[in-house]
Amino acid sequence: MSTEEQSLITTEVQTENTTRTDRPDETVLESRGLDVHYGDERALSDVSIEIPEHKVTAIIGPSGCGKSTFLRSINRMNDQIDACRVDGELYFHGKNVYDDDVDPVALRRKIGQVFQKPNPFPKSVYDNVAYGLRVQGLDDKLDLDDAVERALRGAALWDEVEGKLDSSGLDLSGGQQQRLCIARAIATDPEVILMDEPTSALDPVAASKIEDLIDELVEEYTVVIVTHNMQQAARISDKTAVFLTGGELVEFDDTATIFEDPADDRVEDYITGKFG
Ligand SMILES: Nc1ncnc2c1ncn2[C@@H]1O[C@H](COP(=O)(O)OP(=O)(O)OP(=O)(O)O)[C@@H](O)[C@H]1O
Repeated sequence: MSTEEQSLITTEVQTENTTRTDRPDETVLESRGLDVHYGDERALSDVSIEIPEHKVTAIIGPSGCGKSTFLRSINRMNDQIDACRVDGELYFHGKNVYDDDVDPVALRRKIGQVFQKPNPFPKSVYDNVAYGLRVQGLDDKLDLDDAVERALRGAALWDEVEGKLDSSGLDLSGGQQQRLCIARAIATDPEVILMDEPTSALDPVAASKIEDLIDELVEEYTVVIVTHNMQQAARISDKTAVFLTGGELVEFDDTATIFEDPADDRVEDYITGKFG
């Protein structure tokens, strides 16, 4: 490749990134004074944060600091844990998701989630993606075919599974299964995708594909990702929130600032590996 061609690609990539970074921050999710307890144990302490739309926000911090708890608070997955109590407010487009009139199932269609371990249903590739659409009432075969293809293309999986839509989702590789779960999440047209360590169970090549995919997904969705991998947070996120032990949100800022010039000494100590 000539130097001119290389610089063209570089310019394109930089332009894309600049566009994303320069996009004004429109808040899509906001927590105010969020406290979460499991029984008597406090897992999140007075967390206030504004998460911008169409950006990747990384949640980092040592084990047990409440990262997954925070993620589950956003789409009310914590409702399913009996011992869990949530106080404070969590707004999605200005509506408190803990208001009595919010249907958690409908909320989870708007705020999808992808987990650490790929968890396809024991069904065909097609049925994994079609599942949520059928639940929503879509039953026309052609419409379903279209929507399934769109979701699989959106998850960068279509080319690999086009000829085996009837095979079991469980027969795919780990990385493909995770992209199938992403396809399942985006099929119902969410606005936000929550990802809880989505690459930690994958080999480096499969993990890298998911990272590339996240970079594409954020054009259409907002991504909030919990990761233990600080290089990954630095590589893929626009904003980084650092939680520390006790469930305290210690600092939230542009990712470059968090990694290069954090305001809080504890964040610097954590990033440089002095603890955690
Ligand atoms: N289902 C639960 N029941 C009781 N306590 C829980 C439950 N889930 C989490 N906790 C507790 O809440 C605290 C925060 O846990 P959480 O899983 O949110 O942290 P985390 O930062 O995601 O941890 P890790 O990085 O190890 O996954 C921990 O002390 C944990 O033991």
